[in-house]
Amino acid sequence: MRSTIIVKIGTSSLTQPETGELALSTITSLAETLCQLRRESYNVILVSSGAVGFGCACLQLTERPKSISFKQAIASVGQVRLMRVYDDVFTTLQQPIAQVLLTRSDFIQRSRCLNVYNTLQELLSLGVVPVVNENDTVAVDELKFGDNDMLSALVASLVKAETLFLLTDVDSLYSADPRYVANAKPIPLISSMEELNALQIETGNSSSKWGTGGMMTKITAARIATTVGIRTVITEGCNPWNIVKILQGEAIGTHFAPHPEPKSARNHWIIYGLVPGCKLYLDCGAVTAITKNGKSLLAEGINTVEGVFDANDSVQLCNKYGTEIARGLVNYSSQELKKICGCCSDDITSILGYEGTETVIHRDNLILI
Ligand SMILES: Nc1ncnc2c1ncn2[C@@H]1O[C@H](COP(=O)(O)OP(=O)(O)O)[C@@H](O)[C@H]1O
Ligand SMILES: N[C@@H](CCC(=O)OP(=O)(O)O)C(=O)O
Repeated sequence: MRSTIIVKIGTSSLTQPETGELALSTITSLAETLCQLRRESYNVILVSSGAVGFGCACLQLTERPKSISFKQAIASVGQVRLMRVYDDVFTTLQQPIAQVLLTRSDFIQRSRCLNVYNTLQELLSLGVVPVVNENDTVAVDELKFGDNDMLSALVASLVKAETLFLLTDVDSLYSADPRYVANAKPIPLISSMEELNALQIETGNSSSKWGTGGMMTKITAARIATTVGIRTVITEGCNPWNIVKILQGEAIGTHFAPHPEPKSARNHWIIYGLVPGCKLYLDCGAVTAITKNGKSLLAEGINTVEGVFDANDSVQLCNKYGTEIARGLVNYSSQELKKICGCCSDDITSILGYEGTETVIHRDNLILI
């Protein structure tokens, strides 16, 4: 069976730093590299940013737009151009491609997530290279990825990729931002997340002129991917042939080793398919029952319900200080939970007027953080 490689390329690598015009030689070289990987029997998914950057170049805008609606409009202009360029280059190389635009919601609802999985699998078995981007034009603010690093990690987890490559405008992760810290040191290998924490890497808030998120979002993506056993590599986008060399064992860029005991895809989804902002605040008894005694969460242990969610959504569980202790799949919607929180399980039927389940989150659907 073919292994799957995910390659994410950022705006900073697809555009000229000063003008924002497209970096055609990088795009061509990237396409040649991905075709080579296909010949070497890999499945390949490209996660490409650039819609906003290309849209700005099309409309001769010299600054990245700030307001959401403006950015969404610009992205719809740029996405067409981006795909036209990819289609021209890949078609010349006789490699069919597909456009797949995703939103955060596609990963939150398990049924949609499975649809995305099935479509990607069909495309890969047809020998197509899917080109994935966030569907910027429809994504609402509170449900946005905002950056494609996170999107690429979730796609990699979904298809159980072998390696995730994050291509950017620096050749590796450094101890601090090399654009501002002259003696910043490159980091070739991160063996575990504990090691990463100990290194105390400085990322600041800085990204390149056209990029979003900077190194922080790439580290988060690496955390997500390595948790499910996917090796992650940060390397420079202007030299895509390095991907082939890295797969042949050369030590180029920063390698994040996969976790030796990866989480199952379902547990991973409970953690990362979460609806942002939906929280249950628990009393001390419930916190102890869950964290120390491995129990399910009952309605009587919930003090407060925050956010709007449906039954089967993934929510955060917090102690009374607001610290997250676990995540899990709820058996009730937020509307129902607001009526039954703090109540004894025996009273649920009379309060709701229909029979509900005894547990709010069953222990099998609960992951401690
Ligand atoms: N510790 C660090 N090591 C390397 N680069 C860093 C670090 N901290 C911040 N950066 C910045 O991150 C930028 C890359 O992020 P970004 O602009 O979002 O790229 P992309 O468009 O590829 O996603 C680099 O240009 C660099 O200045
Ligand atoms: N969906 C956006 C991606 C924004 C983004 O993540 O940019 P980058 O940090 O350059 O990868 C776009 O296509 O412009």
